[in-house]
Amino acid sequence: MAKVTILGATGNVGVFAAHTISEIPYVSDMLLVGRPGREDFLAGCCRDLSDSFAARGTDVRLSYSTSILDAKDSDVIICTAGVPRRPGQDRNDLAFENAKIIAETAETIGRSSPDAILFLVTNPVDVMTAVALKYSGLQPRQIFGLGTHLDSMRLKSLIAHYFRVHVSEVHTRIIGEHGDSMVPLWSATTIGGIRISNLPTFSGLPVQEMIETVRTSGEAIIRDKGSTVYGPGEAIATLIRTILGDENRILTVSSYIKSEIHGIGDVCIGVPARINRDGVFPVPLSLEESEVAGFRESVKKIRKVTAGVMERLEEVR
Ligand SMILES: NC(=O)c1ccc[n+]([C@@H]2O[C@H](COP(=O)([O-])OP(=O)(O)OC[C@H]3O[C@@H](n4cnc5c(N)ncnc54)[C@H](O)[C@@H]3O)[C@@H](O)[C@H]2O)c1
Ligand SMILES: O=C(O)C[C@H](O)C(=O)O
Repeated sequence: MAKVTILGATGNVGVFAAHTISEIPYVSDMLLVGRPGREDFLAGCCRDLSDSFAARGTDVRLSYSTSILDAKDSDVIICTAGVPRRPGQDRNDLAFENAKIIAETAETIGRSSPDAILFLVTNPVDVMTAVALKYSGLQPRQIFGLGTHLDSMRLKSLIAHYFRVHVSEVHTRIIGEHGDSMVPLWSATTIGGIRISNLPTFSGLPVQEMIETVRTSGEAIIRDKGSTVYGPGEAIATLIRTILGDENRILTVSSYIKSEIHGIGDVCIGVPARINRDGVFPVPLSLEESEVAGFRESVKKIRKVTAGVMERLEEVR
């Protein structure tokens, strides 16, 4: 049985993630961490969630705190703390403000929870994963970000809808930045186990339109309802279940790669990774030429934003 801690638990994503994670059978303890001054809200969340546990028959010990130090002994620590973007903003506009939060948080976790797996949700998530890796001192396998998993799910849903098949029949991946330079892997997309390009109807697929829909999905949801909650909350739960269940699923998350993809590496970015109780292990793979070119561009962009943020962090810390 496992202890899971959520940092930023008073936020939209954090509180819904608490609900989805509580359904995972391996979770015995859940700690909600918020900022000082938010004790009443945290207590209210615990009471409300406990009612849902009673109604559902869930047996999870729930507690709250305003200190990250109480995350000690956690198997997984999820970080949703930080500012979200407002309509009209790019995720990268949040980079420095959130990097300051993540650097401090990661330093504390590195000292107080050296065996935990740290899971970043805060945006821009690829850059935050790199910041957390540097400032926590944890091993690369212990740190990952939600990356392009949610984007991959969004594309999966569009493909399933287009072909009128159940989503479980569709396997697809988007790699690279959780942002504008993301790269869809059509070469790794199958329906009912059949490579999508082998289906005669593939030629009519509105590929560019679909990718544009995925690219702008977060922005559109934020414009319409203020924040993305249910998609990220369920995606977070899938990852927690994969880790705690030692499932060895291959999911597309932001992870540190050395040179696993066509020799490209030394960056934290969305790649397929095998995930289990020990953490996250990027899978070496070869791609089609256009996909490699797109991935290179995405890596170049993330490296630039990451380097800029690291430099500014050095100045203020
Ligand atoms: N990677 C993804 O796919 C994905 C999906 C959804 C949201 N996000 C990101 O997750 C983050 C949270 O989103 P949200 O909608 O829950 O936002 P929110 O504003 O509802 O919640 C933010 C949380 O962060 C905390 N916080 C803010 N500033 C802090 C600070 N200085 N120190 C400690 N805690 C602080 C708040 O108290 C709150 O608990 C954002 O960065 C958002 O962009 C990422
Ligand atoms: O788009 C955002 O800012 C939130 C998140 O990254 C998302 O894709 O839902």
